[in-house]
This record gives sequence, C-alpha cells and structure tokens, in this order.
Amino acid sequence: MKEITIYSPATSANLGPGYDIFGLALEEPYDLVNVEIIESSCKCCEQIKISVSGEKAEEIPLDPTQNTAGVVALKMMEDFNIKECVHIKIQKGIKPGSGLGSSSASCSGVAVAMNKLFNLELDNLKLIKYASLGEAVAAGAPHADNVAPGIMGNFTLTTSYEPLEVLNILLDMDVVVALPNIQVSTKEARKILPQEIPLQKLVNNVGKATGMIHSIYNKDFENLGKYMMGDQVVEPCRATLIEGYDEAKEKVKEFAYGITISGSGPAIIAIPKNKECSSEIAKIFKEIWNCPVYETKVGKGAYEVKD
Ligand SMILES: Nc1ncnc2c1ncn2[C@@H]1O[C@H](COP(=O)(O)OP(=O)(O)O)[C@@H](O)[C@H]1O
Ligand SMILES: N[C@@H](CCOP(=O)(O)O)C(=O)O
Repeated sequence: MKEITIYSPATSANLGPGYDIFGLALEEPYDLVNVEIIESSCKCCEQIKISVSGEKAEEIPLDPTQNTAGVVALKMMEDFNIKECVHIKIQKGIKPGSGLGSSSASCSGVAVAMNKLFNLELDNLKLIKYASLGEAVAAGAPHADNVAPGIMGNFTLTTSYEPLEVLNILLDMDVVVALPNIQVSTKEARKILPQEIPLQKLVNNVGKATGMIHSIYNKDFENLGKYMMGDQVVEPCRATLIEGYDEAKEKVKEFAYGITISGSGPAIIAIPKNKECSSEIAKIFKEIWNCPVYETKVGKGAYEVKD
C-alpha cells in the first residue's frame, strides 16, 4: 500500500463536569487525512510534507513541527525508524479553534493512517498516546479527551494520564452542535481556569460526572443532560467567552435535556428531546449566532475510507 485516506471525526470534549476526561465522537463534521509514501528523492527538504485544504486552511501551519498531524507523524517515524518520506494531505471539514477537536482530528487521523500504512500493529491506547502528542502543540497540554473518542468512537473516559487509561462506552444519541463565529483558542481557554478548587466543588463535579455515567448505562438522557449542566468549575469560567450562550441556554430549555460548551468552545452542544426538538434547537442556534449548526449524532472513531 502506498497511500491511505482516513475519515477523522469531530469530537466534543468535557461535556460539563468531565474536563479532560469525557469525550464524544460525532458523525459530522469531519476531516479527511490522506498519507502517501513519496519518493525519497522528492524536492521537499524534510521527511514530511504537509498540504492543507478546506476550512480556514490558510491559518494552519505547514511546518511538521507546528502542525498537529506533523508532530504525531514525526514521533512515529522516529520511534519506528521509518525512513520513507510521506506527504500528509489534510482536508479540513472542522474549523480550527472550534471546540470540536479540529486540531485533534488531524492527530487521530494521521496516527491511524501511519499505523496502517507502515503495518505498525499498534493498539488503540498506543494510538491515543501518539495522537495526544499533537495536542501539546495546539493546546499546550497533551489532553486526550478529543483524540480518545476520535480513535475509539462513541463516548470515552480518559480515566488516567500517567499511565494512560481510556474506557469506551457505546452511546446511541442525537446531538445538536452550533459553531458560533467567535474565536476561542484552547491554549488561552485553559489559562483562564482555576488551578485550585474548593472541596465542595470537587464533590459536586464528581457527583455530576458519576451521575452521567449511570444515566448513559440506563439510557436516561433526561438525567444525562441535567448532570451535564452541573459543572461548577470549568463551564462557568468559559461561558463568559461566548456571547449569546446564556440566551441559548434559556431558549432551548423546552427542547433540550441539556446544553453545554463543547471542548473549550465556542461550539455549543445540546441533547435534543426528540427529532422535532432537534430542529427547534437548530433554529434557535441559527437565530442567535447565524452560524453553522450540525444536527448530528454520536459516531465512530477514525476509519479508512475506501473508494
Ligand atoms: N492540523 C491542524 N488542524 C487544525 N489546527 C491545527 C493543526 N495544526 C496546528 N493547528 C493549530 O491548532 C490551533 C487550533 O487548535 P484548538 O485551539 O485546540 O482548536 P480546536 O478546538 O478546533 O481543536 C490553531 O492555532 C491551529 O493553527
Ligand atoms: N479538555 C480540553 C478540550 C479542548 O477541546 P477543543 O475541541 O476545544 O480543542 C479543554 O477543555 O481544554
């Protein structure tokens, strides 16, 4: 095999009280990551050449040490003594700085592509570990709550970072996601968070997060949404960065089991009560932000696209 194309989904991290732990894979939007082995006598001066097209492609660095996909590929090439040159072509369907794991979709896609192209036979946990290295460039920390669902699909819990441990739960659920035209950098949105929290808030957040897991196993979306909205630490800080969020929260009450910030924002994710409610929520989001809205559902992790 000389080249491979991977579908790499958007992901929604945190989901309220699950900061750096919870993550969901979404069916839409997504990136396509193509990796091709090219002649070593190619004109590029480095072992990795990167091209980017699609959403805000002009803002994404092509230097492999600055592009999240490049960082992951470089480390995999170093660790597995890969001498060939590769051309990574990224077609962005997920706008960067979105809160929908745009930077991480490239990390997950390239990790899965390199694994298959060079027959590395790495398991999902090792792929997540490599993919999270790319997040260190974009977010300033190798958080795994986007790359874990990006690779495994469904709902993931990064239960430990040292050593890395990830759990995966099957979840069939519709969601509505708005992408307001507001710029929020994950790196900056991490800096505004408190470094210490009162014990009472810890008790609250652990209670809400564990309640969410119970609700998922019981397919109790009403309680899932209620607990998701119970974060007292991260969401209240970041809510101030997203104009219109309070209005949206108020207006979707009737139609959604819950609503929260997706990742570090500005994307907003809501759990609709049913299909009709999904359309109502989408309408409200469009009225407030006049922005792209995805009526989508929880989906698969990165996979090979065959023609
Ligand atoms: N392959 C890539 N895809 C998207 N963003 C990238 C990529 N490589 C580097 N970046 C940088 O990462 C930042 C976006 O990441 P981040 O703020 O975490 O947004 P998101 O929530 O969409 O992942 C931007 O500064 C962007 O230039
Ligand atoms: N846990 C991270 C998730 C960032 O997600 P992104 O989609 O905004 O990159 C955080 O909250 O910082």
